[in-house]
Amino acid sequence: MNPPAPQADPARPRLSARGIGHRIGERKLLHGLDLDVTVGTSLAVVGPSGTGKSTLLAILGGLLAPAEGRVTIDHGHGRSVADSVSWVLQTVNVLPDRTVLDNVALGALADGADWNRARELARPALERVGLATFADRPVRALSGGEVQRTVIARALVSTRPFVLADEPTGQLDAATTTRVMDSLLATTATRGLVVVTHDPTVAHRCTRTVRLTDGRLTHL
Ligand SMILES: Nc1ncnc2c1ncn2[C@@H]1O[C@H](COP(=O)(O)OP(=O)(O)OP(=O)(O)O)[C@@H](O)[C@H]1O
Repeated sequence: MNPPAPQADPARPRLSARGIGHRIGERKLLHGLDLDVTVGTSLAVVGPSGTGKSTLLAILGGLLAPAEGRVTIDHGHGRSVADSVSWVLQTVNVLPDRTVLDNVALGALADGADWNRARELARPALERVGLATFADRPVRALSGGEVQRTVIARALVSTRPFVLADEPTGQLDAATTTRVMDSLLATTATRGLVVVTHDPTVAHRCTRTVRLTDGRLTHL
């Protein structure tokens, strides 16, 4: 069971996908999907491998244009969908020769902070994901799970209203998964979170869960 959904607040930013259809080659991947996520809530997207969860996430955050339908943002203070989202992706975009601290600071830099302020904000985020002692290491010297946590910390320092995360705990052990999810869910006080996951313990902690099967969504 997911935790009880909070009362809907019409003034909070909301990311809305309507009638999303998409095909890859001859294969119709997504069939007229509707999906909403509001700041203050978290949404888990589950489903078998290869059903299109990552594709749906990319469409939701404006990385990929859908063949049909549209994604809009309500009460977004004039920001575009793409500018309202920070990403935690499977194909991580890190600067391998820069330090962990600098890679995390990039999240705040992208929001307009200067380097000093961005690094200041990055330190507590690193602590939250258990990487405080790794701050000065180059990212190329990290394990896969440590890189994953670096990318999560970068999303934590961002002030963009939505975090879209693709398998953010895929390379983490159970204790680290709990810690990272604590941090991501804590940000939903002021942000909306969408998590694509194969881990039922992660999905169960989110406000809502949807399952993508055969191109359609079931609300669980
Ligand atoms: N650029 C592409 N070119 C060709 N096929 C693609 C491309 N991107 C995705 N696909 C295919 O589209 C389908 C959906 O991929 P997607 O990554 O969205 O699935 P997923 O549900 O996130 O899978 P997983 O749980 O394994 O990560 C898969 O069969 C994948 O091979």
